[in-house]
Amino acid sequence: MKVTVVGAGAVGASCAEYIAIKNFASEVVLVDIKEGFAEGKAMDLMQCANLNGFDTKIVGSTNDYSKTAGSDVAVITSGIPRKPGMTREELIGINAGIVKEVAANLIKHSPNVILVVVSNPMDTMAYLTHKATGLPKNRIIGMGGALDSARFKYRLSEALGCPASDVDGMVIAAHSDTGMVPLISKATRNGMPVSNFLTEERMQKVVEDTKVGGATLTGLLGTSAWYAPGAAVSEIVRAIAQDSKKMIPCSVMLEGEYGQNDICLGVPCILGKNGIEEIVSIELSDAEKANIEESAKAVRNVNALLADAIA
Ligand SMILES: NC(=O)c1ccc[n+]([C@@H]2O[C@H](COP(=O)([O-])OP(=O)(O)OC[C@H]3O[C@@H](n4cnc5c(N)ncnc54)[C@H](O)[C@@H]3O)[C@@H](O)[C@H]2O)c1
Ligand SMILES: O=C(O)C[C@H](O)C(=O)O
Repeated sequence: MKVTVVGAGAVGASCAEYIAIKNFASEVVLVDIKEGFAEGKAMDLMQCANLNGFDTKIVGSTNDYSKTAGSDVAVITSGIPRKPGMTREELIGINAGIVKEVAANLIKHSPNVILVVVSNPMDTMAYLTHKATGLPKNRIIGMGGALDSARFKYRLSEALGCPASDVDGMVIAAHSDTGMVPLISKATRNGMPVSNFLTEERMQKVVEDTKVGGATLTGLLGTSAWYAPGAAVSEIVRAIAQDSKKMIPCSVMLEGEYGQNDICLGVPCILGKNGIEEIVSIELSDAEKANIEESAKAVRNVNALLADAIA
């Protein structure tokens, strides 16, 4: 499998590193607009091959998309990250133009590519990618839920005092500070509801800490996070490469699912060689349904700002 990662910054490089270390791709092409930057990152990563025991070839390119030709999957991380105190939504003005141009370049050289959209505000960037490219919905995957769910499991393991491998849980809806819906009612520790172990108050704290996971890290780091985002992308790409049929929440164009239309929002998806192979419908409480509705409303308000980019 050939994978392109556009944007060789913090998230793009982390993503390339995890894909290489997991050793399922034959080639990763890193692309960046900054002269020599992607080539430098690729060379540095390739010097880890012997140390970390991977055979994936990593090459860099300064905005030359001919090197990306024939990619099976392309990850879009190009664009600016937020700074402390900002929301992801504030990035739309700069990132919309970048994402639109990058998606067009990718498709020109790899007409069958599956796109994984990472740049923020991610749900709106995935929506823009649909409108701008017209690709079928199985080939545009917004990455947010995979990361938010990993953060949810981290917060659950912290509250339970157990390893993250003991817990399971999922976050759906928007990848935003207020719009995430961590499904605490369905979270488990080795198959048992976490409510067996945690008070209502502690569970609510897990939910709130999860929702501001990205903002918390941005406050600490001065820019947004990259290790877990890179790892989360690599899991999506691996599920496609290995046709694993793994269920991962992804932001996908909805056509009636979860009561929503004409919006990209995080929902549980089965991933395989065709990208999004199925949207899984799950039973939700009235409160969870109301939260999804609120979340969708906020994403629609941001999508409305795309008028120029879509025209
Ligand atoms: N969806 C998620 O879960 C998630 C997680 C983390 C970060 N993000 C988002 O990912 C984006 C990247 O974050 P980062 O921390 O890697 O930022 P970064 O600044 O470290 O890297 C971004 C890179 O994109 C490059 N770039 C800009 N315009 C380009 C273009 N037209 N073509 C090619 N490359 C271009 C820049 O030169 C830079 O190297 C941000 O928008 C951030 O908000 C999303
Ligand atoms: O928080 C951000 O702005 C980056 C990313 O969406 C994240 O959740 O880490």
